[in-house]
Amino acid sequence: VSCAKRAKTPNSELLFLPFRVLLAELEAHQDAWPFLSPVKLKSVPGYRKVIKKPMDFFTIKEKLINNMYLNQENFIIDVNLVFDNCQKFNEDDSEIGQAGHRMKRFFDKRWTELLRK
Ligand SMILES: Cc1ncccc1N[C@@H](C)c1ccc2c(c1)OCCO2
Repeated sequence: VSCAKRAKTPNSELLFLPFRVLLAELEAHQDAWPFLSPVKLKSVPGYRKVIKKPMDFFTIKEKLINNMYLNQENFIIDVNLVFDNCQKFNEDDSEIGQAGHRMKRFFDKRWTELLRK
């Protein structure tokens, strides 16, 4: 007897729609370039040692698509991890450091707008 394939609960799709929209905006941002894909640990000396939990927008999108975020908190934690790692490894006045600060300001603004609605 084949059991009916459990349809993905629509509300979970709906619930996470704002995150997908917000993530798409982050990826489209002109300052997103350092954060679009995982840092290649072999090509950035010291990164593996200094940054305990690497994170990037592509990985977050994968987790979102695979329903690995059970609540809003875990999504926010990963997005903030991208920016915290950036501030930890890069000087504030470096190209990447500046991009990280601008991206964080953009995210914080959009996130509060999303929540306030
Ligand atoms: C976010 C981040 N923090 C610290 C180091 C790197 C990165 N990003 C990688 C993708 C990256 C960004 C820019 C690069 C690069 C790699 O390697 C070659 C030169 O330019």
